[in-house]
Amino acid sequence: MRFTKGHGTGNDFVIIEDVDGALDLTAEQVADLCHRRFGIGADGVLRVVRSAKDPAGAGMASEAEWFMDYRNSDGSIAEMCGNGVRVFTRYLVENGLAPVDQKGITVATRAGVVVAVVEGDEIRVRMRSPRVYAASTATTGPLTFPGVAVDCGNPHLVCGLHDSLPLSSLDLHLAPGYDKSLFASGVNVEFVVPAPALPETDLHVAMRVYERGSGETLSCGSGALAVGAVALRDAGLAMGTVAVDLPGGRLTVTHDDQDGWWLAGPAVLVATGDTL
Ligand SMILES: N[C@@H](CCC[C@H](N)C(=O)O)C(=O)O
Repeated sequence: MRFTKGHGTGNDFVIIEDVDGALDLTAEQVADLCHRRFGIGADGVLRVVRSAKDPAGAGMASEAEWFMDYRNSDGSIAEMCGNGVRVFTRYLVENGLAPVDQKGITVATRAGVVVAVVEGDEIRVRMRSPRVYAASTATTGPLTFPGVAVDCGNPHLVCGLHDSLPLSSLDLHLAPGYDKSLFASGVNVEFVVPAPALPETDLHVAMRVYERGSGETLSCGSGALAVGAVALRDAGLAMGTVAVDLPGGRLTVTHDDQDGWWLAGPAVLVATGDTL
């Protein structure tokens, strides 16, 4: 099987082109591809398929030619992957499957159609609007963190750190505990601290994330969107830009005056090859 490897701020993906939807990619195959010792290694798989050729994408085929079939590294399916959309778009453009278009390239996802704009090394995506909807908590070992649930198409729980606890002190080898009655399908958990002000953005935060189905990753685009939405809300800002620092680099989240929610950052392809 031909593959490409890419990443967005260290959130890495194996990309499989399957334009006509001929491939029956099983959860086991995905987990094998993503294994960091016995496979290629990645946080997830992006299958590139024509929307019309996939049952989950067919309803969006009139709006978006391409469907991003995203899978977590454990083989589970997720509705949205913000970094995935950015890397998926880079793949489309680099492989001549979509022209660079000032108005943006539409991409169908299980959470609906998003629009990606290529700007040199950066790709920014107009995401589905995040919905901040309930208070909850996460636990790591003996520690409990108050948080807030955010729906970005996929589920998130954004938690602030208390008592000046450094992000680096968190043990995210194991999945944080969460309220299974609120998050029946699991949740991605973000831990956030304030960061020093920057001249170019309204707010600046740093975060780590434990992703449903993938474990701790170096970056999570939809997680950054959730964190940005909570940061703007907590600061009482209806609009603005939030710089979100992750272990793998910086993403920015902007809520603009058209009520658009934008996620921006670098997206690169690093290798191609064939599985044996
Ligand atoms: N890393 C992604 C999110 C991937 C899906 C997530 N693990 C889930 O199960 O919802 C991103 O960049 O958004």
